[in-house]
Parts: sequence; structure tokens; C-alpha cells
Amino acid sequence: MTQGTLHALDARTTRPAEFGRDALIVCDNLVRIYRTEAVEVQALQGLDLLVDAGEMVAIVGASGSGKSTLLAVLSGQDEPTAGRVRVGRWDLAAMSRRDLVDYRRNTVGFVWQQAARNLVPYLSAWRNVEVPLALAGVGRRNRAARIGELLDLLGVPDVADRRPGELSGGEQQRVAIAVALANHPEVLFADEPTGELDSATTDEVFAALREVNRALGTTVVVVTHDDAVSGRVERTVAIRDGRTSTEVLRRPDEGSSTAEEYAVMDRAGRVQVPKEYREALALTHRVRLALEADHVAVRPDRG
Ligand SMILES: Nc1ncnc2c1ncn2[C@@H]1O[C@H](COP(=O)(O)OP(=O)(O)OP(=O)(O)O)[C@@H](O)[C@H]1O
Repeated sequence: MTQGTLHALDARTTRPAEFGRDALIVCDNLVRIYRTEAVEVQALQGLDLLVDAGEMVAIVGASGSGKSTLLAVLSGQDEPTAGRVRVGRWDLAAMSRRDLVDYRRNTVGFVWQQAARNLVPYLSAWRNVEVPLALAGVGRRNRAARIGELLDLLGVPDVADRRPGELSGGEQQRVAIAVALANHPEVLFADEPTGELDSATTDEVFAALREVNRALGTTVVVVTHDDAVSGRVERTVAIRDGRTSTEVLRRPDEGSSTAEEYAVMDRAGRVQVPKEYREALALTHRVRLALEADHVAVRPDRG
């Protein structure tokens, strides 16, 4: 064995595995800066996020925390300033215009908050779902089969002949989900899909999204400002100041389910200590860290 081969083997064994290699969605130190003449806004400030295929994840956070920017980047409508972002086989930081069209038409589906943005007002629900299928060149018979299947799955087969203006808010969003799913996307992105709905209708739309996730296996990423959402999905990721800050995981537990909140540690080992904790113990600039048998203690610097 030559010295060169040894070096090559050595390099291979010591190189760390690629971050998120097995995930469907990878955001690695994602940065998005908006520059205008007067100001510079850092909407995403080194955000890390992994989503596995088949997951349903809610993204929550205060207004301005970067939720919509994240979704815009992930869905190919906005470009990252720095960092790595991958969805399936697509590297979103390095896509040609042609790739983008392909990606947006076939890999991802999108639902907006405003029903008017999702649906064509003068077409029936049926025809609305037909538009993306026709654009993708799907034949008449297959189109009909797919539309029927989706309207059934979303619980709106009875409104097929009605126009959006003749539907309730919840029905409009369920038809919008059908439109977004028409071409079998791997991922469904929804930006505040229930923002204009009351809480009963919100439950209905979340139930529809869960059903899509369960029955079709579509990965669902839904942005919402509604904190109660962590009771409706298995994983809720909170964004603060353009970074992921905490996650709530809900696990089935003998019939009901339990939810537990976790802080997110970034790849450099940084964890954000909540403001209430910092204030309660006057934790400021310098703190003492101690490694205990099963936890790490953080103490104020009283010296
Ligand atoms: N096109 C833009 N030009 C300049 N600044 C922008 C632009 N889009 C977003 N921002 C800024 O980036 C930050 C993050 O905005 P973003 O819309 O992603 O937040 P959000 O969490 O979705 O908020 P909301 O819940 O209010 O929709 C905000 O400070 C916002 O003002």
C-alpha cells in the first residue's frame, strides 16, 4: 500500500459525515440578508434545520423572525445570501432558471395564507385542480382520476363545481391544498394557511394536512404564528431572530400524547438560554459551566 493510499484512507475516515446527509430538507448555516439603500436586514442568521422525508413540521415564531423568508428560500422563490440549502437532490443555492421551473412544478407544492393567491376566482374547484395537471401535460382521463382522488382525500368532493367565492374559507384552503398536490410533490409548503380562519376551521385544515401527510406520505412544512399548533403536529420548530431556537416534540403516550420542549444546540455547540432563566439567576455576560454526570450546569459568575 502506498503512502498516498494511506493518506487517502485516513482522510476518508476522519472526514465528518455531511450534515443532514439522510434528510430530505437541509438548511446548513443559512443566511438571507435583504439590502436596501438605507438598511440591511438579516432575515436568516445562520439557520440550521433538518427535515426527514415523510415528516410534518410546523415552524412558529414572532412576526419578523424569518419564517416566510425561510419558506420562500425553500420553495425556490428567493435565493439565500450564504449557507447551504438542499431539498431532495436539488441544491437551491446553485440552480439554473430551468431547474427552478422544474423544481417548483414537480418537487414542491405551495399554499399561501390568502385564498385569492392560491385559486383562480373564475374557475370551479375542479378546474382549479386541473390547471397544474394540464400544464404538466397529463391526459384527460388521468387528470379526472387525480382530481377526484384529491378532492375526496381533502373532504371536498361536493364542492367540485363551485367557484372559490362560493366556498367557505376552510373549503378554499382544502381545495388550495389539492391544487398544490396535483403533480405529486415530495414536499408541501404552507405559509400561514390558516391565518384568516377561526379556530374550528383551523383544526379542519390541520386535519387535512395531517391526512395528506399520512395517506400520501408527502412531507409537510407549515409556517404559522399560532402557538397552539404544537398540539396539532408532532414536531414544532420555533425560530427566533433568524435562527432555530427551540423544538417541541409530541409523542404518542398511551392513547393521548405528551409534548416536551427542547432547546436547539447549533453545530458550534451554542444554545440560547431563555430570557426568563437568564433574568431569574442574573445570568449575564460570563457564566460558569460545569460538566456533571448527566447534565451541564450553567451558573452565574458571582466573582
Ligand atoms: N423583501 C424584503 N426586503 C427587506 N426586508 C425584508 C424583505 N422581506 C422580509 N424582510 C425583513 O426580514 C425579516 C424577516 O421577515 P419574514 O417575513 O421572513 O418574517 P416572518 O417571521 O415571516 O414574519 P410575519 O409573521 O410577520 O410574516 C423582517 O425584519 C422583515 O422586515
